[in-house]
This record gives sequence, C-alpha cells and structure tokens, in this order.
Amino acid sequence: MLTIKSIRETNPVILNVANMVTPQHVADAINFYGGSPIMFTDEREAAGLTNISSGVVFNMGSTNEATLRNVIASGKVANKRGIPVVIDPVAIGATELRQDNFARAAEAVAFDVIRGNAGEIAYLANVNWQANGIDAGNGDGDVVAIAKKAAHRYHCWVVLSGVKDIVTDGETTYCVDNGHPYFQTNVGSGDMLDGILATAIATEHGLKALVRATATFSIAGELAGEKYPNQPASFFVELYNQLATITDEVIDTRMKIHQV
Ligand SMILES: Nc1ncnc2c1ncn2[C@@H]1O[C@H](COP(=O)(O)OP(=O)(O)O)[C@@H](O)[C@H]1O
Ligand SMILES: Cc1ncsc1CCOP(=O)(O)O
Ligand SMILES: [Mg+2]
Repeated sequence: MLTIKSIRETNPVILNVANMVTPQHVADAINFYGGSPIMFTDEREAAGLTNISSGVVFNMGSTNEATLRNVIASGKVANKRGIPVVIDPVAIGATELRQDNFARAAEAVAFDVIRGNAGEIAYLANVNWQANGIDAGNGDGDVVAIAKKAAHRYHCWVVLSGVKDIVTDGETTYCVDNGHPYFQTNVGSGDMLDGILATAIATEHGLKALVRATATFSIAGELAGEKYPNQPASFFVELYNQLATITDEVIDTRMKIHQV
C-alpha cells in the first residue's frame, strides 16, 4: 500500500512542464506531499532532467510551440525509461489549438494518467459537454462512463476530478467521495492534484496508489475547510499545512471510496 512514509522516503523527483499561472502551487503541493518538484522551460535540458526524474507532469494550460516541444522531448525519454507520465488537458474544449497540441502530444507520447475535470475528460471521450474555460461547466453525461471511455481511447488511467473523483483504468473504477467546495473556488487545485498523482505513482505504480493519492488530496482539503469554513483563500494556505502533516491513520479513517 502507498504510505506517506514511503512517499517521503522515496522523495521522488517530479519534473513539470507547468502552465504560466500555477507553477508555485504545483511545486508546493508536490513538496509538501513528499516529492521533489522541478520545472523547466528550455528544451535543451528536457532529456537530462527527465533522466533524473521518477515522474513527469505535462500541464497543457498555456502551451506554445516551445512548451509543446518540451512535452514531446521529455515524454519520449520518460516512455523509453518507464517513467510515469501525467498529462492535464486544461480547457481542451476551448480552442482548436489546445486540441491539436494535445493530439500532437498523444501521437508522440504514451500517457500513464490523464487528469482533468468533467469538461476536459468529456472532450477526450467525445461526449457532448458545455465546459466553461478551465472549469468543468455543465453536462448531463455519466462521468463514470466518460472516464472509462477516455481510458480506453488513450490506453491509460484516467482521473476525472470534481465533487466526486473517478479513477479508472477503463475496467476497474473507483469513486472517491471526499473533498471540499473551496477546491473549486481556487485556481490551481487540479494542477496540484496532477503533481500529487505523479508523486504517488512514482513511489508505487498502480491504480490503488492513484486512488489513495486522490483521496489524500481531497481529505487535506476537508481538514483545511473545517479549519477555515468561511475563508477560501486561507483554505488554500491551510491545504499546504494539511498536506505536509497528514497521516495514514487520518487517511484511513476519512477515506470514502467505493468501486463502481
Ligand atoms: N465541488 C467540489 N467538492 C469537493 N471537491 C471538489 C469540488 N470541486 C473540485 N474538487 C476537488 O478539487 C480538486 C481539483 O479538481 P477540479 O476542480 O475538478 O480540477 P480543475 O481545477 O482542473 O478543474 C480535486 O481533488 C477534486 O476532488
Ligand atoms: C487560469 C489558467 N489559465 C491557463 S492554465 C490556468 C490554471 C488552471 O488551473 P486549474 O485547472 O488547476 O484550476
Ligand atoms: Mg484544471
């Protein structure tokens, strides 16, 4: 089982192609959870940094030609070396450029995990959904079916986040029922979860590790929300405190997961 102790002992280096908005949030989340974050922007060090990493995260939130080249260069090395790849198709429904960029990345790189909200994963599953920029937006599709369809299409694990998080390999599917509405209020929650997931599977590769990491992040948010019930910004700072101090006992006690 993935434990907090094993994550902290492993202290895996997690390489990030970040977006321009939330790199500090992502680095802090990885760091407080027990990983060792590093970001880069120059393609000349893509291979060298991937080689020293145990997990990579590609955030497609503000990609341009240069960052897309970084994704592809790092992803190819990661695939060759068996280093897990997490990708976040931020706001993919919004523009054709985002869709083309993701397709180019998917053609060159095999992903271990796609993590997105319902609007993003629905786009990848070819299911009609009214996404709202970076936010999930509205749709009446079944999120379990959508996550499974995307997992089949891209042959990888899918984590569809939201009020309930769906974690699936396309066959075995878990629903994580922990969380707090202030996650949605803060920009960067999803990006932080990407880093948490990469840190988890860099420590222990498997669907169960992904489920436990997803629950851990949500439980940290529950604890932060209990401390600051009416202060969404303080919630976000407290989320770091909770990630840094959470224990396996607390996770075991509070975790609400079921197979669907
Ligand atoms: N309304 C909500 N209630 C509880 N947890 C939520 C809610 N919305 C999002 N979360 C949590 O926030 C984190 C980020 O998910 P999400 O907001 O879907 O990503 P993104 O920021 O990419 O849209 C996940 O851990 C998810 O469980
Ligand atoms: C606002 C914004 N614009 C491009 S990426 C980004 C951050 C998205 O963060 P998250 O999806 O984690 O809320
Ligand atoms: Mg997002």
